[in-house]
Amino acid sequence: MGNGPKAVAVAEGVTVRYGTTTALDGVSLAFPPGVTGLLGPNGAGKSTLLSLLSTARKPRSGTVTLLGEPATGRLRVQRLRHRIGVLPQSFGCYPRFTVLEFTEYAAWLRKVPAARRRERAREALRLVQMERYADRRMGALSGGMLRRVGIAQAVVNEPALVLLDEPTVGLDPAQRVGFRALIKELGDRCAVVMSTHLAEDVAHVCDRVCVLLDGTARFTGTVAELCALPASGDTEISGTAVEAGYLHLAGAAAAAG
Ligand SMILES: Nc1ncnc2c1ncn2[C@@H]1O[C@H](COP(=O)(O)OP(=O)(O)OP(=O)(O)O)[C@@H](O)[C@H]1O
Repeated sequence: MGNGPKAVAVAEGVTVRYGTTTALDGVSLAFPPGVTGLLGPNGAGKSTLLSLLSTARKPRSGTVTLLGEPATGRLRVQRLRHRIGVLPQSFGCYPRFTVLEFTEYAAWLRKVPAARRRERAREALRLVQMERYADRRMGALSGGMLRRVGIAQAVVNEPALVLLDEPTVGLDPAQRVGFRALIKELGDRCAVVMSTHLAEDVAHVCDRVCVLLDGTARFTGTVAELCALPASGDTEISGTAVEAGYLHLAGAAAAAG
């Protein structure tokens, strides 16, 4: 995944430490438009990388470039944040807010002009098929509905970059299928970076994939390239083939060290 001019987000040589734990160790990755999956075991550094791309955290060393600008300087970072959408693993919401109020509130936080907030909130809810629940209180939503509103709040500002941390966790199989279609659609509009543990998600949704192991990037390429990694050279894309490619990399990493 070269740092071509089309990359919406670029991390170059980023290192993040929490005390004595090195969560990311000199990682260089570029994220073009379309959906990129971040695959890796627990603790590999996926959420940490997303927190760098969202500007919530700064790297100890290395640089992050977002929408062609360095993610440094308070005012520039604030401006960049308004063009980024984030769905964290769990997001806080006010249970007494209605779905529409909550989505409009997210638009206000991202500095969507007052005259456009209502219209943008309704559009985002339409995208996630939650418009008919606009007046329902957030505290009365099911887990799947809450995730949908989570996506709506992430896209309400028409972001150029959307960051999704394990967006399909906790969804039932039917909801997951619907969600995959939604994320794919988002990928047609902007750059989406999505962390997941599910090989099926990667096979169905992602254009590209990055594999993180122990805080380092071990693979970046198309999903077909990941599937072709094991000796078989299989280029068919499926959850099983993604899993085989991933296990091939994890096995090689374990053997090396
Ligand atoms: N706030 C923190 N304080 C201390 N250590 C942390 C903190 N956040 C993450 N870590 C450590 O950094 C490493 C990377 O964590 P991170 O959450 O980025 O991994 P992940 O790939 O997202 O994991 P998971 O798949 O379990 O969500 C892990 O060793 C984790 O224990």
